[in-house]
Amino acid sequence: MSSLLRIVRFTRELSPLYLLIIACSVVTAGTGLAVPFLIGHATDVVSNAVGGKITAGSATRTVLWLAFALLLAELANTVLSNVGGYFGDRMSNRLRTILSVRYFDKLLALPQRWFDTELTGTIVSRLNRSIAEISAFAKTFSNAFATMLITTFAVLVISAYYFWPLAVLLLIIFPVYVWLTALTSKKWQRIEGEKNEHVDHAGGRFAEVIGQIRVVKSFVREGSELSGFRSRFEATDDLTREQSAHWHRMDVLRRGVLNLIFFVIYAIIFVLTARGQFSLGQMVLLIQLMNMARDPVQSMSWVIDASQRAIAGSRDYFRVMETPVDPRTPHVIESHGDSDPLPEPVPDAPMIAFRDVRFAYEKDEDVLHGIGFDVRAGEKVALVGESGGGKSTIVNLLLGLYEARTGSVEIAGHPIDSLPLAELRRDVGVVFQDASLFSGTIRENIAYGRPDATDEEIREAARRANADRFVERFSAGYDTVIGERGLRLSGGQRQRIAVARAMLKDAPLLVLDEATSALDTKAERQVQAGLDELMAGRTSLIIAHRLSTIANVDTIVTLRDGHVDEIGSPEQLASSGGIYAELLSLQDSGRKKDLARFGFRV
Ligand SMILES: Nc1ncnc2c1ncn2[C@@H]1O[C@H](COP(=O)(O)OP(=O)(O)OP(=O)(O)O)[C@@H](O)[C@H]1O
Repeated sequence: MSSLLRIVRFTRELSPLYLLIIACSVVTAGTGLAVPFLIGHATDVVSNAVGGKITAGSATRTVLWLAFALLLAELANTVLSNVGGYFGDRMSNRLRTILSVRYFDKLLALPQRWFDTELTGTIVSRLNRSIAEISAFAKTFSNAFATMLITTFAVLVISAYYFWPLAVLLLIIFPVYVWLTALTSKKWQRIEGEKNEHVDHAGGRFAEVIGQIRVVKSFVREGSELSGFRSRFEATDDLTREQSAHWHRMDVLRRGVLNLIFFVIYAIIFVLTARGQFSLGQMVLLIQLMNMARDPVQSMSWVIDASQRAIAGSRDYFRVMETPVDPRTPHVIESHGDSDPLPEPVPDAPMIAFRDVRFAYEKDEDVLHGIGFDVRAGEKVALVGESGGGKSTIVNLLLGLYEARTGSVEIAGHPIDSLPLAELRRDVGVVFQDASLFSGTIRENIAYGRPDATDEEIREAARRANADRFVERFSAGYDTVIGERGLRLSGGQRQRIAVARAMLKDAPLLVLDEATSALDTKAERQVQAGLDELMAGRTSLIIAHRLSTIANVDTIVTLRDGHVDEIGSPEQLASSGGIYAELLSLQDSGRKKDLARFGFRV
């Protein structure tokens, strides 16, 4: 239950709605309770008339007034329960929105490392499932059960007034129910957890398969993907069967106990009426009140079922919400205040400095073994090394996506872990290896880093990235929708849009992670001209895949097995006998295969 109370505390802004729902429930319960009193009173009036204590005429008048009051009570009950239902629906929708937005906000702030181990589809599936279960329970509870609970409480008080043992018997039902539920709750929760795991995994794989449908089709893996998906759901079927059998067994037990207690209650009422302790009207009143209490008690089993799901959902929800985030990351809702500006550069400090940096993605498996190099302001530095040698990892550290295990990464003389990350990233223009575009239009993609850019600025960025001609050939031009991850564009076109995006951002620090890797020689030359223009006067770190690109840089840093092998100008390294010289000789001898080892194209 504490998980559910936590949801209420977590969504304090909904307090007015929560209070409105409770108020509606109290009034609805009140109008509902008026009904047995009116019928009980009418029964007494009729019985007095039959017994000759009052005249038929006066009984008729009273009974008609009572019938009219009954109509009003029923009407008020109908209206108020619907008003409560409306607020209940609104609350559940608002709850869904608030929980979803906070979840997304949290995800955006989670460290990159967290995403390395989670599948996108699993995250989405978990979000949908847990929030749907929480809001479904909130709706169920507010729409009917709150009224029923209040009614039951009122019935308890009224029964205690008429004959206290009735109230005691009613009271016994609750601990018995709670005890019987607690007996099975652990097992239920375990099965629910296992089911959720299967559903989330299936969701994760589902999203991956659909996202890479071309690969699936070309390797003819539809059958095995489908059977993997099916087996996850069949496993949940088995678990559901087990859970359902268990639940129904327990329900028979719960209802058996319930029926037994109500049997005793009814018997007491009938016997006491027969002995003259209650009038006929009081008997009718008490029987109706007991029936009113019986409804919520009986429906407790499905409320318990829904609440168990909501509890499991809120546990999953808070497990993500409790994941620690780096306080320097931009966290929009639970903002850590306005981001501090970047501090003034330390005089004479290099723009970028890696100082004996060791780094591991997995514990104890170092990928970088003491990397050290400087990039001075305005300098163009290329990283060269074998595939898997750690070039992209260096970029990841530079963007503050991961933290060095030992050593430090410094920007303008300041350790990166002391800098406001959002401000730092605003100052870096990046073109990633895989272009990384979004669904939407070309215009939106180019303006992603500067949504306020004018049409003219967007076109200018596209022109400089050599993207303008192909964009203008599309009938919708810059409004062309490019599909998920830009899949409706060719690899080279995607790359040019990504270059245009970095151009428009116009950041002082530029990172090109194989920015032109998908282009043919001609297009590459054209984009390279734009990149050269962009790099002019800017500090640039380039992971290049063509020797022609590297030839224009100021400094080359070669990497071998996570170590810096050599640092120098292209001229110095050409004759040093290291990796760069090796690359040059491979190119001269036309050994494309060996060049590919370095991710190079001739
Ligand atoms: N998110 C990650 N989790 C675990 N290991 C990773 C992760 N990313 C990269 N690695 C590992 O780190 C090493 C360096 O990878 P990195 O991507 O930095 O190499 P690279 O030099 O950029 O390679 P390439 O030229 O092929 O892109 C590789 O062994 C890779 O398997």
